[in-house]
Amino acid sequence: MALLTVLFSIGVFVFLLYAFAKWRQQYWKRIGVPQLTPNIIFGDGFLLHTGKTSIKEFYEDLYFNTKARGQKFVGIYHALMPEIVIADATLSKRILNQDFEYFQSHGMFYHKSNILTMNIFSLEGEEWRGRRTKLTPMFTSGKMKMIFSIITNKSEKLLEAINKCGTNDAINAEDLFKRYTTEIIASTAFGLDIDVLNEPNHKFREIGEETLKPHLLNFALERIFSRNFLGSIGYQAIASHIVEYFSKVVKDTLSHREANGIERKDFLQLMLQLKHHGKINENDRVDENQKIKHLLTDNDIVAESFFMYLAGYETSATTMVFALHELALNQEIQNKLRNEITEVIEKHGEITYEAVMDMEYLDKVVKETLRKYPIVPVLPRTCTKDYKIPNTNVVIKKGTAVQIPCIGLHSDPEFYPNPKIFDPERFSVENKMRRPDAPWIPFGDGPRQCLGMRLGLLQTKVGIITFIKNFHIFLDKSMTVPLQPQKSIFLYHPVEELLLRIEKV
Ligand code: HEM
Repeated sequence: MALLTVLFSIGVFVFLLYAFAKWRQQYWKRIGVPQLTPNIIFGDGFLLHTGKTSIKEFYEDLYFNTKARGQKFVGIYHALMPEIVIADATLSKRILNQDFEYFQSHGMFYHKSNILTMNIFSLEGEEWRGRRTKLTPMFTSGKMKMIFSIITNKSEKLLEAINKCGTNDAINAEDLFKRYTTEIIASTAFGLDIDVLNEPNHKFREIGEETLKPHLLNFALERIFSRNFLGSIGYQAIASHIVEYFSKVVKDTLSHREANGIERKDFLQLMLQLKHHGKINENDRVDENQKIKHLLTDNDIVAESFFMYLAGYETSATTMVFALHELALNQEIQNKLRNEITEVIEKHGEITYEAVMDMEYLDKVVKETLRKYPIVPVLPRTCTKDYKIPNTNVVIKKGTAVQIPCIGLHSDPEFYPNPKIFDPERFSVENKMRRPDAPWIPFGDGPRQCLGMRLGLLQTKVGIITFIKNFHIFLDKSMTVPLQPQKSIFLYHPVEELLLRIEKV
């Protein structure tokens, strides 16, 4: 009898759970949003969450299938969690720009008990606005000129490392690029001059790579529970040894500089100014009369240095990988680019900031690379205020996750004919004028647009110049064409590392 009661209770529990899941997975239908046929356990994300498809393919397919049905958006579920995916350029633009006040959040977990999570990307509302206002002056073109010598210094080391590899064997360009960008970010954001280009297993790099590994369980927990609840029960989004390592690195450097009055031309120095004076003025000197109340704390600086590393090293390294892959496949484009690089450097006498800015064809090559391969293939937003989708009766409720598939918009033939073809001339002045509405959003758009775009573009361009100026590059025979996207990660990244054959120019 007791056994029967237990079995009956389990049966009732399972039935209720099933009924709840079914009801929950009808949410979009109930509010008039087209939806798919979700799986009771995984929702619509079965292929994504089981690592059978990449994030790039998942959102690209959603974009094109929705558009093919004549719809502008579709409601999906990750298990029981609803998310709306936008498949329309005009609506995407509105959400990112004009109607930003309804979509101010990236929907990331942050809590003051997890200091590394208190970074600009995750913060919301007034906290985010205040941080963004303070950090924005760190990324002006003037500041890029200030740190340019660090970038060229690292590019010289990159060249030495390529030369060391020699021309007999295939070289792993991806690994070299990751080491190059790690050195740049370590130097500019942490004040650390580490030698990752010669010492690949440096602890800074190992810990950084560990941080970037996706943790699906964390992702699920952060989607299901509120951040205040998770924070209050001591949830740690990032392992404690990672937090300790980065905190120590930054705080040691800060106190060394403060104690010895050391000043250096880097982001850490600019954040020190924000710590003491709350403001960076146009000449990088502190304007004593304009002190503002909320100064950056040491913990804020740790969080921002850490985020610059997360945001800045792999994104740029992967952009260089995609660019060199295309340049190796398209020898005509490669030669044209090399001619431009040689001519412009001759004109300026050496690689200067101004010389890089003068390289118009290089700019087109990088733009086309990021069009075809947006490293962040889908832009996340969370609705922060109920939003009625224009010309419909659909209301997106506060708290709902919204995704803008940049990858779909960038590969849509309506905006970019023959989207699979790599053609830098899409970004010539005339062609841009011919299609003013074509979306190009690899750095996002609107008030939340990537703050480090100038730095990302600069280190990418200098990395490409270093290779193309000095070497003819070819794909190693072992490489698969076209590149296949890696699964089970949040970024668009190729499965295979880029192996190149090189010949000195
Ligand atoms: C090619 C390289 C890069 C790419 C493709 C890239 C892409 C992006 C994207 C797509 C976003 C989200 C934008 C949105 O939601 O609308 C973002 C945000 C951000 N990125 Fe980058 N990024 C790159 C390099 C960098 C670098 C080098 C830094 C700084 C060191 C950086 C700092 C940031 C910051 C601070 C944000 C958050 C902005 C905010 O929420 O207010 N990024 N990036």
